Amino acid sequence: MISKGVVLDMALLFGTPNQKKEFCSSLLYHLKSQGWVKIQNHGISREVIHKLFSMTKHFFNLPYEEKMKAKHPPQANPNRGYSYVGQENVAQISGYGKGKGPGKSRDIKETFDMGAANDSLINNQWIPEESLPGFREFMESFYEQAFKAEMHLLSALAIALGISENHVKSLHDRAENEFRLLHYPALPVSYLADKTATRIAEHTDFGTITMLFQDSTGGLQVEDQTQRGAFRDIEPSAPTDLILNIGDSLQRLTNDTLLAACHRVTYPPTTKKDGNEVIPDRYSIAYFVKPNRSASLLPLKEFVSEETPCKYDNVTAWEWNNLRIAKLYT
Ligand SMILES: O=C(O)CCC(=O)C(=O)O
Ligand SMILES: [Fe+2]
Repeated sequence: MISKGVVLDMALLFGTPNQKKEFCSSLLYHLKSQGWVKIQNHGISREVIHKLFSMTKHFFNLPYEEKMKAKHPPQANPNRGYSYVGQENVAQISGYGKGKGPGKSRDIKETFDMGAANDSLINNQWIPEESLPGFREFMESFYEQAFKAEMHLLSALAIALGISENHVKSLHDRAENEFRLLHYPALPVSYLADKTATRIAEHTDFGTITMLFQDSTGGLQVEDQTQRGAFRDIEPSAPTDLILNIGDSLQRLTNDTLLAACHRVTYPPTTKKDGNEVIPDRYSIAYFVKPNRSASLLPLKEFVSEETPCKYDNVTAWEWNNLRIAKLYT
């Protein structure tokens, strides 16, 4: 039996004033102590999340040639469409922020990236409708539903941090987010043994928060914020549980009051590393919440004082995003 760990109930955010307070302070407590937290009753229904996983599986099960009809360009930007196994290697940015150089491992994963349907700068890449009927419509609708959940979570965060809800929401009101489907193919454990390959190398996400859904396979780990170098498992629980983790942009906006969660995906925790076991397929979905491209990532005034001087330069969210993704596809 897998322990579920703490799962916060977002229904409390819409309950009595005391319940709302309880939700916001638990959110802050977990984010401060571990950089991530699980949340249920976030407003995206069980049916929709089950369909999200089933559509994701159908997509990756399509023949390679079909998926390549929506291919991601060879370079990192624009970050849209299908990336085959080996195209993106997150180890290129693994040491970033720790003053270390890139890692060397290859990621054994394939991905499909999307943005908002009405994004003013970048178009999505779609496979033909007949390749997977309903795929585009479902994903566009999921994007909208995730944006609603995002807005509630940002309100809760603002309340918890004692800063203006309206300001935080206005920094994100253009929904210039990214949304990624991930498939880690089944493989013999020996493939990962010499560390030249992994599922996804350690990294921090670039945006404000990431809303992640994972299947029951396991292998997602996050670095302990008080013991750097030690990675702890984020155990699978209900696939409907939303895993919220902090990205670089929130670390910058809060002047290090909240720290980005460094995470990776490796063997499921029960795998015997020296055997002939085959690690099962793993599917996950990540919705990367990002500030509007033109928003400044200078720390907000509430987090800057004589005791806590401003730690970061004035870059826009778009400049930061592009600086961070630049090396991923090299
Ligand atoms: O597959 C996962 O659970 C994590 C994926 C991830 O970290 C990412 O795409 O940034
Ligand atoms: Fe990530």
